[in-house]
Amino acid sequence: MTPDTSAPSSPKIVIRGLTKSFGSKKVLQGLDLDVPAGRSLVVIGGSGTGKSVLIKCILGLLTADSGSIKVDGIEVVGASRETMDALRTKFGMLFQGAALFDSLPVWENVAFGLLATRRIDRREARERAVRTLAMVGLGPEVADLMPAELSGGMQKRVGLARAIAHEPEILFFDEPTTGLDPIMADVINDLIVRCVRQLGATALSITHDMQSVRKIADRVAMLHGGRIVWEGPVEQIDDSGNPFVDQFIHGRAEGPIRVGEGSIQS
Ligand SMILES: Nc1ncnc2c1ncn2[C@@H]1O[C@H](COP(=O)(O)OP(=O)(O)OP(=O)(O)O)[C@@H](O)[C@H]1O
Repeated sequence: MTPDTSAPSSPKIVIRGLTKSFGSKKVLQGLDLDVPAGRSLVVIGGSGTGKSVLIKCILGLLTADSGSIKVDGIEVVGASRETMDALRTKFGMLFQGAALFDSLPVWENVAFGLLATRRIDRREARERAVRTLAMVGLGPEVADLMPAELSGGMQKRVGLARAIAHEPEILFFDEPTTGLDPIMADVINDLIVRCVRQLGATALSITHDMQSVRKIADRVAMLHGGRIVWEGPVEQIDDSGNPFVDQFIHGRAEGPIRVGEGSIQS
Protein backbone atom coordinates (compact mmCIF):
# COMPACT_ATOMS: atom_id res chain seq x y z
CA MET A 1 0.00 0.00 0.00
CA THR A 2 2.82 2.40 0.82
CA PRO A 3 5.59 2.53 -1.76
CA ASP A 4 8.56 1.50 0.40
CA THR A 5 7.66 -1.52 2.51
CA SER A 6 11.29 -2.43 3.04
CA ALA A 7 12.03 0.66 5.14
CA PRO A 8 12.37 -0.20 8.84
CA SER A 9 9.39 0.51 11.07
CA SER A 10 9.14 -0.22 14.78
CA PRO A 11 6.33 -2.60 15.71
CA LYS A 12 3.09 -1.10 16.99
CA ILE A 13 1.78 -4.51 18.07
CA VAL A 14 4.08 -7.32 19.23
CA ILE A 15 2.56 -10.79 19.75
CA ARG A 16 4.56 -13.64 21.25
CA GLY A 17 3.66 -17.25 22.03
CA LEU A 18 -0.08 -16.57 21.91
CA THR A 19 -2.30 -19.55 22.69
CA LYS A 20 -6.09 -19.83 22.75
CA SER A 21 -8.21 -22.97 22.97
CA PHE A 22 -11.92 -23.57 23.24
CA GLY A 23 -12.32 -26.78 25.22
CA SER A 24 -10.15 -29.36 23.49
CA LYS A 25 -9.97 -27.30 20.30
CA LYS A 26 -6.57 -25.62 20.05
CA VAL A 27 -6.99 -22.55 17.84
CA LEU A 28 -3.89 -20.39 18.43
CA GLN A 29 -0.83 -22.47 19.32
CA GLY A 30 2.10 -20.20 20.06
CA LEU A 31 1.53 -17.45 17.52
CA ASP A 32 4.25 -14.81 16.99
CA LEU A 33 3.58 -11.67 14.93
CA ASP A 34 4.82 -8.08 14.70
CA VAL A 35 2.54 -5.41 13.21
CA PRO A 36 4.81 -2.57 12.02
CA ALA A 37 3.78 0.99 12.88
CA GLY A 38 2.17 2.95 10.05
CA ARG A 39 1.85 -0.11 7.81
CA SER A 40 -1.03 -2.27 6.69
CA LEU A 41 -0.68 -5.95 7.57
CA VAL A 42 -3.23 -8.48 6.32
CA VAL A 43 -3.60 -11.91 7.92
CA ILE A 44 -4.77 -14.60 5.50
CA GLY A 45 -5.71 -18.20 6.22
CA GLY A 46 -8.45 -20.76 5.71
CA SER A 47 -11.85 -20.71 7.36
CA GLY A 48 -11.70 -21.52 11.03
CA THR A 49 -7.94 -21.04 11.38
CA GLY A 50 -8.42 -18.40 14.07
CA LYS A 51 -8.08 -15.07 12.29
CA SER A 52 -11.07 -13.55 14.08
CA VAL A 53 -9.95 -15.10 17.37
CA LEU A 54 -6.57 -13.38 16.92
CA ILE A 55 -8.18 -9.96 16.39
CA LYS A 56 -10.55 -10.49 19.31
CA CYS A 57 -7.61 -11.35 21.58
CA ILE A 58 -5.86 -8.10 20.58
CA LEU A 59 -9.05 -6.09 21.18
CA GLY A 60 -9.49 -7.76 24.58
CA LEU A 61 -12.85 -9.25 23.52
CA LEU A 62 -11.39 -12.71 24.16
CA THR A 63 -8.76 -13.54 26.78
CA ALA A 64 -5.75 -15.50 25.52
CA ASP A 65 -4.74 -18.59 27.52
CA SER A 66 -1.05 -17.67 27.48
CA GLY A 67 1.50 -15.55 25.67
CA SER A 68 1.82 -11.82 25.23
CA ILE A 69 0.23 -9.07 23.12
CA LYS A 70 1.82 -5.66 23.52
CA VAL A 71 0.30 -2.54 21.94
CA ASP A 72 2.73 0.38 22.16
CA GLY A 73 4.49 -1.66 24.83
CA ILE A 74 1.36 -2.12 26.94
CA GLU A 75 0.40 -5.71 27.77
CA VAL A 76 -3.12 -6.72 26.71
CA VAL A 77 -3.15 -10.30 28.05
CA GLY A 78 -4.45 -10.07 31.60
CA ALA A 79 -4.85 -6.26 31.38
CA SER A 80 -7.27 -4.49 33.73
CA ARG A 81 -10.50 -3.04 32.41
CA GLU A 82 -9.06 0.49 32.82
CA THR A 83 -6.00 -0.41 30.75
CA MET A 84 -8.16 -1.91 28.01
CA ASP A 85 -10.50 1.10 28.01
CA ALA A 86 -7.48 3.39 27.57
CA LEU A 87 -6.05 1.20 24.78
CA ARG A 88 -9.38 1.04 22.95
CA THR A 89 -9.31 4.79 22.40
CA LYS A 90 -6.43 4.05 19.99
CA PHE A 91 -8.48 1.46 18.09
CA GLY A 92 -10.95 1.75 15.23
CA MET A 93 -12.79 -1.30 13.93
CA LEU A 94 -14.76 -2.26 10.86
CA PHE A 95 -16.41 -5.63 11.30
CA GLN A 96 -18.08 -7.92 8.79
CA GLY A 97 -21.54 -6.58 7.95
CA ALA A 98 -20.65 -3.09 9.26
CA ALA A 99 -22.67 -3.79 12.47
CA LEU A 100 -24.50 -0.46 12.53
CA PHE A 101 -27.10 0.37 15.16
CA ASP A 102 -30.45 0.09 13.34
CA SER A 103 -32.24 2.53 15.64
CA LEU A 104 -29.74 5.40 15.21
CA PRO A 105 -29.42 7.68 12.18
CA VAL A 106 -26.22 7.49 10.17
CA TRP A 107 -24.56 10.49 11.82
CA GLU A 108 -25.11 9.11 15.32
CA ASN A 109 -23.66 5.78 14.22
CA VAL A 110 -20.57 7.60 12.96
CA ALA A 111 -20.29 9.78 16.06
CA PHE A 112 -21.14 6.99 18.52
CA GLY A 113 -17.62 6.61 19.92
CA LEU A 114 -17.08 10.37 20.07
CA LEU A 115 -20.31 10.92 21.99
CA ALA A 116 -19.55 8.00 24.33
CA THR A 117 -15.96 8.84 25.23
CA ARG A 118 -15.33 12.55 24.66
CA ARG A 119 -16.76 15.75 26.04
CA ILE A 120 -18.29 16.85 22.82
CA ASP A 121 -21.79 18.25 22.28
CA ARG A 122 -24.24 16.80 19.77
CA ARG A 123 -23.91 19.70 17.33
CA GLU A 124 -20.13 19.34 17.20
CA ALA A 125 -20.42 15.55 16.98
CA ARG A 126 -22.81 15.87 14.04
CA GLU A 127 -20.40 18.23 12.24
CA ARG A 128 -17.53 15.79 12.80
CA ALA A 129 -19.72 12.94 11.53
CA VAL A 130 -20.61 14.87 8.36
CA ARG A 131 -16.91 15.67 7.75
CA THR A 132 -15.99 12.01 8.26
CA LEU A 133 -18.78 10.85 5.93
CA ALA A 134 -17.25 13.11 3.27
CA MET A 135 -13.93 11.24 3.70
CA VAL A 136 -15.70 8.02 2.64
CA GLY A 137 -17.49 9.71 -0.26
CA LEU A 138 -20.92 10.21 1.34
CA GLY A 139 -22.70 13.57 1.20
CA PRO A 140 -24.39 15.38 4.11
CA GLU A 141 -27.82 14.19 2.89
CA VAL A 142 -26.89 10.70 4.14
CA ALA A 143 -26.38 11.87 7.74
CA ASP A 144 -30.04 11.74 8.75
CA LEU A 145 -30.94 8.51 6.96
CA MET A 146 -31.45 5.31 8.92
CA PRO A 147 -29.09 2.35 8.21
CA ALA A 148 -31.96 0.29 6.73
CA GLU A 149 -32.31 2.92 3.98
CA LEU A 150 -28.75 2.30 2.76
CA SER A 151 -27.33 -0.29 0.34
CA GLY A 152 -24.75 -2.79 1.63
CA GLY A 153 -21.92 -0.78 0.09
CA MET A 154 -23.12 2.46 1.71
CA GLN A 155 -23.44 0.69 5.06
CA LYS A 156 -19.81 -0.42 4.72
CA ARG A 157 -18.81 3.19 4.05
CA VAL A 158 -20.70 4.33 7.13
CA GLY A 159 -18.99 1.54 9.12
CA LEU A 160 -15.64 2.79 7.84
CA ALA A 161 -16.55 6.38 8.76
CA ARG A 162 -17.43 5.21 12.28
CA ALA A 163 -14.11 3.34 12.54
CA ILE A 164 -12.08 6.45 11.64
CA ALA A 165 -14.19 9.24 13.23
CA HIS A 166 -12.04 9.47 16.37
CA GLU A 167 -8.81 9.35 14.33
CA PRO A 168 -7.55 6.06 15.76
CA GLU A 169 -3.91 5.02 15.68
CA ILE A 170 -4.73 1.40 14.83
CA LEU A 171 -7.47 0.21 12.49
CA PHE A 172 -8.81 -3.34 12.43
CA PHE A 173 -10.68 -4.61 9.37
CA ASP A 174 -12.48 -7.96 9.60
CA GLU A 175 -13.46 -9.17 6.12
CA PRO A 176 -14.15 -5.60 4.92
CA THR A 177 -15.37 -6.61 1.45
CA THR A 178 -17.52 -9.64 2.32
CA GLY A 179 -20.95 -9.49 0.68
CA LEU A 180 -20.07 -6.69 -1.74
CA ASP A 181 -20.00 -6.92 -5.53
CA PRO A 182 -16.46 -6.75 -7.01
CA ILE A 183 -16.77 -3.08 -7.99
CA MET A 184 -18.06 -1.94 -4.60
CA ALA A 185 -15.40 -4.14 -2.96
CA ASP A 186 -12.75 -2.25 -4.94
CA VAL A 187 -14.26 1.09 -3.90
CA ILE A 188 -14.10 0.03 -0.23
CA ASN A 189 -10.52 -1.21 -0.66
CA ASP A 190 -9.54 2.16 -2.17
CA LEU A 191 -11.23 4.01 0.69
CA ILE A 192 -9.46 1.85 3.25
CA VAL A 193 -6.09 2.63 1.65
CA ARG A 194 -6.89 6.35 1.51
CA CYS A 195 -8.19 6.58 5.09
CA VAL A 196 -5.29 4.58 6.57
CA ARG A 197 -2.80 6.82 4.73
CA GLN A 198 -4.60 10.02 5.64
CA LEU A 199 -4.59 9.07 9.33
CA GLY A 200 -1.05 7.68 9.22
CA ALA A 201 -2.56 4.70 11.05
CA THR A 202 -1.39 1.13 11.52
CA ALA A 203 -3.84 -1.35 10.01
CA LEU A 204 -4.43 -5.02 10.78
CA SER A 205 -6.93 -6.78 8.54
CA ILE A 206 -8.22 -10.28 7.95
CA THR A 207 -9.71 -11.31 4.66
CA HIS A 208 -10.18 -14.21 2.24
CA ASP A 209 -10.39 -11.83 -0.68
CA MET A 210 -7.04 -11.90 -2.51
CA GLN A 211 -7.94 -8.79 -4.56
CA SER A 212 -8.39 -6.98 -1.27
CA VAL A 213 -5.09 -8.35 0.06
CA ARG A 214 -3.21 -7.12 -2.99
CA LYS A 215 -4.78 -3.70 -2.71
CA ILE A 216 -4.65 -2.96 1.00
CA ALA A 217 -1.63 -4.89 2.29
CA ASP A 218 1.92 -3.72 2.73
CA ARG A 219 2.70 -7.01 4.41
CA VAL A 220 0.92 -10.35 4.54
CA ALA A 221 0.96 -13.04 7.24
CA MET A 222 -0.39 -16.54 6.66
CA LEU A 223 -2.07 -18.27 9.62
CA HIS A 224 -2.20 -22.04 9.67
CA GLY A 225 -2.15 -24.63 12.43
CA GLY A 226 -2.37 -21.93 15.08
CA ARG A 227 0.82 -20.17 13.99
CA ILE A 228 2.04 -17.69 11.41
CA VAL A 229 3.68 -19.94 8.81
CA TRP A 230 4.82 -17.13 6.47
CA GLU A 231 5.11 -13.35 6.72
CA GLY A 232 6.49 -10.94 4.15
CA PRO A 233 5.91 -8.00 1.82
CA VAL A 234 2.80 -8.27 -0.37
CA GLU A 235 5.01 -8.11 -3.47
CA GLN A 236 6.44 -11.51 -2.49
CA ILE A 237 3.21 -13.50 -2.10
CA ASP A 238 3.34 -14.91 -5.63
CA ASP A 239 6.92 -15.95 -5.05
CA SER A 240 6.89 -16.88 -1.37
CA GLY A 241 8.22 -20.41 -1.77
CA ASN A 242 5.77 -21.37 0.98
CA PRO A 243 3.41 -24.22 0.02
CA PHE A 244 0.65 -22.99 2.36
CA VAL A 245 0.69 -19.50 0.83
CA ASP A 246 0.84 -20.93 -2.71
CA GLN A 247 -2.15 -23.19 -2.15
CA PHE A 248 -4.14 -20.43 -0.49
CA ILE A 249 -3.57 -17.67 -3.03
CA HIS A 250 -4.32 -19.99 -5.94
CA GLY A 251 -7.36 -21.47 -4.19
CA ARG A 252 -6.25 -25.07 -4.84
CA ALA A 253 -8.01 -28.00 -3.16
CA GLU A 254 -4.75 -30.00 -3.35
CA GLY A 255 -1.84 -29.11 -1.07
CA PRO A 256 -0.65 -29.09 2.52
CA ILE A 257 -3.82 -27.34 3.76
CA ARG A 258 -6.45 -30.01 4.20
CA VAL A 259 -10.00 -28.69 4.13
CA GLY A 260 -11.56 -28.76 7.59
CA GLU A 261 -8.21 -28.96 9.35
CA GLY A 262 -7.62 -25.21 9.66
CA SER A 263 -7.03 -25.18 13.39
CA ILE A 264 -5.17 -28.50 13.61
CA GLN A 265 -1.40 -28.56 13.21
CA SER A 266 -0.44 -30.41 10.05
N1 LIG B 1 -16.37 -18.03 21.39
C1 LIG B 1 -16.03 -19.21 20.86
N2 LIG B 1 -16.36 -20.38 21.47
C2 LIG B 1 -15.99 -21.55 20.93
N3 LIG B 1 -15.30 -21.69 19.80
C3 LIG B 1 -14.95 -20.59 19.15
C4 LIG B 1 -15.30 -19.29 19.64
N4 LIG B 1 -14.80 -18.36 18.79
C5 LIG B 1 -14.19 -19.05 17.80
N5 LIG B 1 -14.27 -20.38 18.02
C6 LIG B 1 -13.69 -21.43 17.16
O1 LIG B 1 -12.37 -21.07 16.87
C7 LIG B 1 -12.02 -21.45 15.55
C8 LIG B 1 -11.47 -20.25 14.81
O2 LIG B 1 -12.55 -19.32 14.58
P1 LIG B 1 -12.35 -17.93 13.83
O3 LIG B 1 -13.68 -17.30 13.77
O4 LIG B 1 -11.24 -17.17 14.44
O5 LIG B 1 -11.90 -18.42 12.39
P2 LIG B 1 -11.54 -17.53 11.12
O6 LIG B 1 -10.15 -17.90 10.70
O7 LIG B 1 -11.80 -16.09 11.41
O8 LIG B 1 -12.59 -18.12 10.10
P3 LIG B 1 -13.44 -17.45 8.91
O9 LIG B 1 -12.43 -17.04 7.90
O10 LIG B 1 -14.30 -18.55 8.42
O11 LIG B 1 -14.19 -16.29 9.50
C9 LIG B 1 -13.29 -22.03 14.92
O12 LIG B 1 -13.21 -23.43 14.98
C10 LIG B 1 -14.39 -21.52 15.83
O13 LIG B 1 -15.45 -22.44 15.87
